[in-house]
Amino acid sequence: MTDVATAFVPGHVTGFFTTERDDDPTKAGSRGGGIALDDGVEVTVRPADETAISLDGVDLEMGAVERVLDALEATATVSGETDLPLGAGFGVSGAMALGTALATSEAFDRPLSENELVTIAHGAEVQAGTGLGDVVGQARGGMPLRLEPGGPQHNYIDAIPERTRVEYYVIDELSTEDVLSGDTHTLSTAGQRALSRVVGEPTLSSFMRASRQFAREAELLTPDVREVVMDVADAGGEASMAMLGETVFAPGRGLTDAGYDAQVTSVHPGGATLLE
Ligand SMILES: Nc1ncnc2c1ncn2[C@@H]1O[C@H](COP(=O)(O)OP(=O)(O)OP(=O)(O)O)[C@@H](O)[C@H]1O
Ligand SMILES: CC(C)(CO)[C@@H](O)C(=O)[O-]
Repeated sequence: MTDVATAFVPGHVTGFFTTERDDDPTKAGSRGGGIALDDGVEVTVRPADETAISLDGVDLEMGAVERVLDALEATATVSGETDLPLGAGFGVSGAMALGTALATSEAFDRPLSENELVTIAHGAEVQAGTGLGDVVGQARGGMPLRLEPGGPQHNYIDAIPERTRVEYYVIDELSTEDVLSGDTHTLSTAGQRALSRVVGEPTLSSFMRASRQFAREAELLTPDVREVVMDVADAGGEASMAMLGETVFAPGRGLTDAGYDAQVTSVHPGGATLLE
């Protein structure tokens, strides 16, 4: 047994999504499109007498991580380090769950494959109610298009073959649990429409257009996000809302050109990995 193991998981912003329910959490999830980001979470797992979870040194509860540890029969401290904010649409809980699965398998010598570990993290995130598609997007990297929902045994993922600098500007948090536990029919219809459009034209620019239309049609666009998105458009750029946060993301220099003090990252081309 290694004493300690660390995994890196990219952040993931979703532009549009559907919700697909199923009693089996490895089949439940979402269809949709997103961007994996170089800004991600480094998750370190250390065997311990009691389980404790922290993010940037602050202790917190995170249902998805607890479920992963239970599934792997591990008691450990899980510490995440990240530049990303929690609850703002970057899939931090998915990253913590997936990083915990990868690092726990290493630290506790669990004989499981990558797909099996992704399945455990995806199922844990779905059951915790904090995400539907972040984990499988983070396992793939790039600009994933999730054509079928669920974990790796059931889903079908393609991707937009582009890389770019990405800027983001966080206004506030939005609770993923609150949105997902409400009526998601309108949202899913809009998500399916957006996905079909981007499958027909798998480019960054069609992804941005479809994301904006989705945010409007799904009635998720907040007035503050709308204002920033319009400022970026006025400055000649493109932006949309990161699901599910009160956060704006833009490829290239969209937010900077519109005068916002934005964070800068890039499309992360690869998926989550163990670090040596
Ligand atoms: N101070 C906190 N603020 C927000 N969430 C917290 C906090 N402390 C613990 N949590 C837990 O962290 C998780 C946050 O999940 P949530 O899905 O909202 O955000 P996320 O994964 O960062 O982004 P996304 O919106 O992309 O899913 C939840 O399980 C929540 O209970
Ligand atoms: C539901 C969601 C938008 C939460 O971040 C994400 O998990 C997704 O795209 O399924």
